[in-house]
Amino acid sequence: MFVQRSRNARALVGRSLHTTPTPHSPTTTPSSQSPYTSVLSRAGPLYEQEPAVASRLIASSRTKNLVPIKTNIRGTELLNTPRLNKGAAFTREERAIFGLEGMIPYEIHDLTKQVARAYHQLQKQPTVILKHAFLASMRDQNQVLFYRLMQDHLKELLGILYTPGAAEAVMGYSYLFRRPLGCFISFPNQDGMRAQLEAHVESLEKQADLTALAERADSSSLIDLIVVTDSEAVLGIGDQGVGGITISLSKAALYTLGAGIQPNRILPVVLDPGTDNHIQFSDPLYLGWKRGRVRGKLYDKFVDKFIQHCRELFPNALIHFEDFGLQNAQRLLDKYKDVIPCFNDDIEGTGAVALAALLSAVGVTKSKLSEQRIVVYGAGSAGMGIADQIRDGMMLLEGITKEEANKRFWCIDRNGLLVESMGNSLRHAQLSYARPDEECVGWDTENPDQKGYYLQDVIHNVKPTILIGTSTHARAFTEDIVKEMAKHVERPIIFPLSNPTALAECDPSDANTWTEGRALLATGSPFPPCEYNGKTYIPAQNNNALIYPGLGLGTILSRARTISPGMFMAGIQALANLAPALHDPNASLLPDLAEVREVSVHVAAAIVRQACKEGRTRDETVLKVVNGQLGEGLEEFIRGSMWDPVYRPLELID
Ligand SMILES: NC(=O)c1ccc[n+]([C@@H]2O[C@H](COP(=O)([O-])OP(=O)(O)OC[C@H]3O[C@@H](n4cnc5c(N)ncnc54)[C@H](O)[C@@H]3O)[C@@H](O)[C@H]2O)c1
Ligand SMILES: O=C(O)C[C@H](O)C(=O)O
Ligand SMILES: [Mn+2]
Repeated sequence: MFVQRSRNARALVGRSLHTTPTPHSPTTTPSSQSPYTSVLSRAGPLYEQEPAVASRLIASSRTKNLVPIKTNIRGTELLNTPRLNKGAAFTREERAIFGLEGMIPYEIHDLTKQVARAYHQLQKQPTVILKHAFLASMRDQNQVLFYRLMQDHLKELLGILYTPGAAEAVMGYSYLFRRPLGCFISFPNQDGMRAQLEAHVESLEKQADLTALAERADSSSLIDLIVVTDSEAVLGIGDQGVGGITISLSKAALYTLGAGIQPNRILPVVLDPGTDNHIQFSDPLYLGWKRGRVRGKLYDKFVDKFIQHCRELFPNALIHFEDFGLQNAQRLLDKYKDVIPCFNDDIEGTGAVALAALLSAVGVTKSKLSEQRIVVYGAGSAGMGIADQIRDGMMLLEGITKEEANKRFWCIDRNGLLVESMGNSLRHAQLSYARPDEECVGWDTENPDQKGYYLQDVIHNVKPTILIGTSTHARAFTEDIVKEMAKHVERPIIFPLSNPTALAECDPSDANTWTEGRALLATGSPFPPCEYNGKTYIPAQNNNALIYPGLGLGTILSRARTISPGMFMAGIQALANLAPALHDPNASLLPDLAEVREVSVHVAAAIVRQACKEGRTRDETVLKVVNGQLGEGLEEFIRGSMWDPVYRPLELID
């Protein structure tokens, strides 16, 4: 089912396909006049100067369990250093050496006992938001215990730490606030931005293994990954101001849980350019900058300053853009994607997972991707990211042209079906999907007086095989709509992807029942299995968390300068190849999110191999592994590079 592609074909897909001129795209302006020249000129030389030390540093975690961490932190300060704190698990010897006797009860409890106690405490928290707060405070007390607890109860606790639990925690941030975690870059303080970032580095350095630190070539290698949001479109709950730090923190934790990226090598950031959320704004307890959102040139300069400082301070780091608003997400991606290693998770991560799920769905229906009629409901960042990725899949895997591929989509936004006569009101990302108006002449319509065509009409007239929801419009896929779709297709493919749970376009159990168990389903947030006529169907959780950890790990290991379309496609195919539905047509279209760690090994390996094929890998050790020169398979190397939540011995040095 997965067609081997040529290098040339690969070079055509994904990002490089988006060549239509746009006022925002740096590719349309000569670099000498480009407003982004500063980024272009700085990114290059910094990369050139930097030694290829990545694998050595990552490899330092490979001897993870046995090699002591050397530190000069003692006593209460040690107990207050989450990276090093072991609580009741400090050994007798460590207690004596580090001056901890008298500060902890006598008994020594190992990690297993600590996890049991922590889980018990967590269970006592009556609500999701209090459970989330408990996890946040555990993360701030004892990093190993937090990650071990999460890992041992991953399926259950992901729903608290990540979607849907994170949504409540984001909204309630100013109420839940205790000790700040993460990095806060506020517009009015931007003159001190560099010093603020440096202060984070300093605090990370203090907690780091001092031997590894001394071996490091320079401070540039301290951070592998920056997860940054400006909090304007958090999940489906919109502008949440400074509370968005919680989404950066949750995504960062998923990188550690899902791909073993060392927690201290990730910088979770919220950019605070104000908020237009009046509920937050008028709340006396709101902790962010109390101004309406800064927009336009001032906003762009603020973001660019942040990117510049990150490039200078952490030239190795991959930048993950999360939950930026509709007006900025695609624009910022277009501005930076060909210049620095970065991606937008809502656009590209979501598109990648959706394409993987669709590849497995068309495997079940034994049809081609390019034969599908696809309705995308909610033509925003995620919706258009998904459309672009599917289109690239059609072109690359099945060899059709972009124009042919465009015709397979009907995209609907607030004003109805996107049609050409909408002209200037269409956003750049939507343009190529607008349908000719003539096509709709003679369409049956529920309401002949309305100005556009809405979901019911489109479903009735187009008879889609695939319906994707990224609208934040809860319950938009009604019984009528789903039944209408199911009249015309044997196995309707229906993906209500909006998060959190309450905003899903439909409950998969309803869709399963309305289609007599025929629908192939995927959701954004977790849902329980569906039952119909004694048959159980497992809806896939189509969340970008299934791919971004592996995508990040593969990119970091390769030290590729940018993420190429081919790297994306390799990761997508690796994920699709793990789909349970490949072996059982009634099984889930994607692997379970609880298996994300193993999924990430395969996704990262595919990305690393692809980066090597394209000559993008700048890490010598990784190159040797891929070329079989180190006697270790790539998957084995990747597994060995992943950080595990285990206590390492501590050694006091002066
Ligand atoms: N499953 C995943 O991995 C995943 C990833 C990213 C986003 N999402 C979810 O997708 C949703 C959208 O996220 P986004 O980042 O694209 O937001 P966005 O604001 O960029 O896009 C939402 C789009 O939906 C449109 N819309 C709103 N109401 C509508 C309606 N009634 N009818 C038709 N269109 C309507 C908006 O005009 C906008 O274009 C969110 O709920 C988010 O949680 C899911
Ligand atoms: O955060 C998630 O759960 C997925 C996605 O990035 C979203 O914004 O909904
Ligand atoms: Mn998101």
